[in-house]
Amino acid sequence: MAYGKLEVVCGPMFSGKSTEMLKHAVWHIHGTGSRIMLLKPAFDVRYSETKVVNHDGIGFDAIPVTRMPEVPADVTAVFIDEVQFCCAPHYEGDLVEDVRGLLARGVQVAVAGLDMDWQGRPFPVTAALLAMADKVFKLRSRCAVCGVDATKTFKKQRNDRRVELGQADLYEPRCNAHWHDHSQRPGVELALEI
Ligand SMILES: Nc1ncnc2c1ncn2[C@@H]1O[C@H](COP(=O)(O)OP(=O)(O)O)[C@@H](O)[C@H]1O
Ligand SMILES: Cc1cn([C@H]2C[C@H](O)[C@@H](COP(=O)(O)O)O2)c(=O)[nH]c1=O
Repeated sequence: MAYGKLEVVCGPMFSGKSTEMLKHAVWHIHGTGSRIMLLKPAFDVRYSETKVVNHDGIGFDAIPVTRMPEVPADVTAVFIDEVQFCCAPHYEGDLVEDVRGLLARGVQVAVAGLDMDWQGRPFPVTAALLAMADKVFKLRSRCAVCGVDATKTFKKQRNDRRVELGQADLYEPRCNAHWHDHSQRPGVELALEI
């Protein structure tokens, strides 16, 4: 059996990561009768506890997880949303090793997640999976200030929290020019949680 393929969908908030990953899940199932599993960190209860929901309100049933669940032998693909949160204290074990285990069994894995936090620092789980990926989809949004391509996420109320669930009330996509202006302003010294 061939080693499984790993796809990573990354980018800033509002770039369509969840939508892209859900599209891949639908394509995987269509016409093949394949069984898949769709996982999300239990910690992310922003839109729903048991669904992956995109910012347009489109949702698919998902298993909320705090660790990698048993993946039955007939499951051909595992999809994981908000993968940046699959680490301590929200996830037991090592997600990267769990993914390696699935790939070694020939299971396809596709994940979606933030590549960077609001300060432009890599999220370690996403960074590791990007290094291992067979295919990477680095998506862009539109800058909330000027409308050009946005690869960064701007936090409207600056604080010392790296992890803080939120939507458009707290975050917006920005291009490098408009995001960088903000990051250069003096602020609190940040204590990173993950
Ligand atoms: N402030 C915003 N900027 C850009 N897109 C937004 C915004 N608010 C909502 N959206 C919607 O978000 C959708 C992308 O949602 P989603 O797939 O959940 O993105 P991601 O997972 O990357 O955050 C876009 O199709 C767009 O309609
Ligand atoms: C940039 C950034 C985001 N978050 C949170 C905010 C949201 O709840 C999710 C990202 O959701 P999306 O599907 O990508 O829109 O992550 C955070 O905790 N820290 C950050 O730096």
